[in-house]
Amino acid sequence: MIQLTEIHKTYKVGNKQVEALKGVSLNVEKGQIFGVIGFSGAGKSTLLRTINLLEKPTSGSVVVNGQDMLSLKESELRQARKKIGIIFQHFNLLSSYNVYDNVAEILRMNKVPKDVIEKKVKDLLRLVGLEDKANSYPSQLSGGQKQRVGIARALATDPEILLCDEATSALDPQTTESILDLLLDINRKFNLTIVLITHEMQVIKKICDRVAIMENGQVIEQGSVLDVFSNPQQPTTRNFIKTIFDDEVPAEILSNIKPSGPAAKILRVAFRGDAALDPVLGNLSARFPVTTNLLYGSITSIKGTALGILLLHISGEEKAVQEGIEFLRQSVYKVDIVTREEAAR
Ligand SMILES: Nc1ncnc2c1ncn2[C@@H]1O[C@H](COP(=O)(O)OP(=O)(O)OP(=O)(O)O)[C@@H](O)[C@H]1O
Repeated sequence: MIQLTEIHKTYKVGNKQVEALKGVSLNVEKGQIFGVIGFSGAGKSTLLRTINLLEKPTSGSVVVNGQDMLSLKESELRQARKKIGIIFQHFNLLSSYNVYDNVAEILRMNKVPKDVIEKKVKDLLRLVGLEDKANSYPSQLSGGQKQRVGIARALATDPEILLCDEATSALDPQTTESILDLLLDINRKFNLTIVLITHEMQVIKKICDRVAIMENGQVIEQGSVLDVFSNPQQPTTRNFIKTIFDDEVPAEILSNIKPSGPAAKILRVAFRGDAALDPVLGNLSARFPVTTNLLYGSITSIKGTALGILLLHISGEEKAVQEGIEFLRQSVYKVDIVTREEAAR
């Protein structure tokens, strides 16, 4: 649906050059919710805006729905942009227009007949839960309600893609949840492809299928949210995950592990909620002469799928430990052998 390949973007500021994007490549499938996370200045906004060419890349290719966006004429680009809605952190509503007109405006500009506009706006306001606010002005709305208007307006042209530029960053946690529920709802109802940028891992965890982590103008890691959460590779990714899912083992617990032979290992075991873990651990000790010790356990929900992380100390004869680890690998989502330092990081 969206293919960004080797995108570079350099801004000129006076006689200085700022390299905002340094060769970013991404692939977003139809119907996916794709999240891009990174600290301030990582290049997220610039990247998001290259999708509808609000930012023109310095080099690289942008293909949306099979169309090479950079080769389009101005009028073709206008048409292509109708299929790409966008919502913003600060909502960007027209303050002198009421809710109805904020949504209707784009349809009027596109010369849609009045009766069609009326039905469409009514349907959209119902969809976002604002039927009773059609005559209110933005200043009379809460942040969450303003973003609902933003979403209704973005959906007015029946886009296939919705870009979300820090859409929940100005909202409190509870309102954020309700806006994310709405995004999930429209993604499912319309098979709408959503690309969102955020600095909150909570947002990624709740609604995204895939995630790219950006740092310093580059994507440093990407994959399915479940994979990235269960086995983060980069320190920055781990730091983001830690904000909602801390798998650090207190040093005193680690120092209490008795030296128990050269074969002893610390395992990081990731399991999905649908895999029953109790029988696995029971079978492990029943079938192999190993001793296991649970150091840490945590469970979180990733878009409705439970993901558990355990740190397990396993000891015994070398052969038994190896076979036990193999058995675990076949039974759970992922098993990694970690050092004490890694377990405590
Ligand atoms: N129009 C511009 N002119 C010059 N430099 C820019 C421009 N837009 C962005 N930059 C620079 O490009 C880099 C990436 O900025 P960008 O806004 O894409 O990051 P971001 O990850 O979205 O950050 P934030 O979360 O703070 O919005 C930054 O160093 C920024 O200062």
